[in-house]
Amino acid sequence: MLCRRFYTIFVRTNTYPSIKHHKFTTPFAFLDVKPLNFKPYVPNSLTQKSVSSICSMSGSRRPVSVPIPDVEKADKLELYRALESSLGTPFSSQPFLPNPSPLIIVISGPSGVGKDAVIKRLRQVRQNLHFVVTATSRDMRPGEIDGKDYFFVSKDEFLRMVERNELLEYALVYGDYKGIPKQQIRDYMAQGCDIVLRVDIQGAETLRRILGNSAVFVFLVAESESALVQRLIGRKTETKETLLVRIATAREEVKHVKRFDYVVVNAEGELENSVKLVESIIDAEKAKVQQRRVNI
Ligand SMILES: Nc1ncnc2c1ncn2[C@@H]1O[C@H](COP(=O)(O)OP(=O)(O)OP(=O)(O)O)[C@@H](O)[C@H]1O
Repeated sequence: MLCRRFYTIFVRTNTYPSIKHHKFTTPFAFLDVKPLNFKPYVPNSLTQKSVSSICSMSGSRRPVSVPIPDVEKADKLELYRALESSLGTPFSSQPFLPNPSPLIIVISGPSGVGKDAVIKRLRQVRQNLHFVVTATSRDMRPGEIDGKDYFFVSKDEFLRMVERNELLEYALVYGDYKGIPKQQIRDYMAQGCDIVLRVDIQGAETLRRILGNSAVFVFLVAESESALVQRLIGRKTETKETLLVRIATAREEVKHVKRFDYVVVNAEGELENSVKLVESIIDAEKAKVQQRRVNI
């Protein structure tokens, strides 16, 4: 009876667009797995000690009487085995669904909003995450490590990488080239890692054109313009001229939020919450029925 009710509910509540097109021949049809010779056969009562089950014999199915012990008294394994033989095939330990696909997460937002801070913390708290190291033609600064902060290459070498189509996206920033190596993404995704890309708003727009909906785009924003300005001042890395440029640019950039999938407010003193929200976004993406498929 319970089975029948479950089955009926499934058919009647077939309202999710993603599973609507499936023909519900069995309760598990939308999972695309074979549910143990399932047939909408329901015993008269689940409390009876013996039920008719289905088994294959010489290609024909016929009911076989299998004693099922009382649920309250039975040993777990005994009950499991009885249910198994009653249904006619062993219970499968195979996962119902394949592992979720690795993701590309693009994190962007105005200067000073906290992109580096969020990503740094995210890398500390989350496994299987690869932050892509960008290639650049600029000179290495004291304290920087090749392969960790950037891949430092000459201008000629960078242009050869462009010619060989080795970069997902690249840009000339204040006279220096910066680009995202494709192979690094492929290698880490092949190992099952999610990929994090940190780009400015223009970079995010370019990546959206290249990757479409195959990547997840997260826009980081401060709680207000005033908070963003205070954060930039507090960082003590800017001159008054660059402060003005960055703030004026940020005013324009927040208008681009519409083209992103998610927005995360990185409020003052709430870095941990922002990181948790980014983690929740990743988790929700992993639970999607229609997974994003990256092809680069
Ligand atoms: N939630 C927060 N609360 C308070 N301070 C924060 C928060 N998030 C980041 N910060 C601080 O704000 C400053 C700017 O952050 P960060 O350098 O990560 O920004 P960014 O977006 O990477 O900037 P840019 O694009 O200019 O490199 C840093 O000093 C950082 O420690």
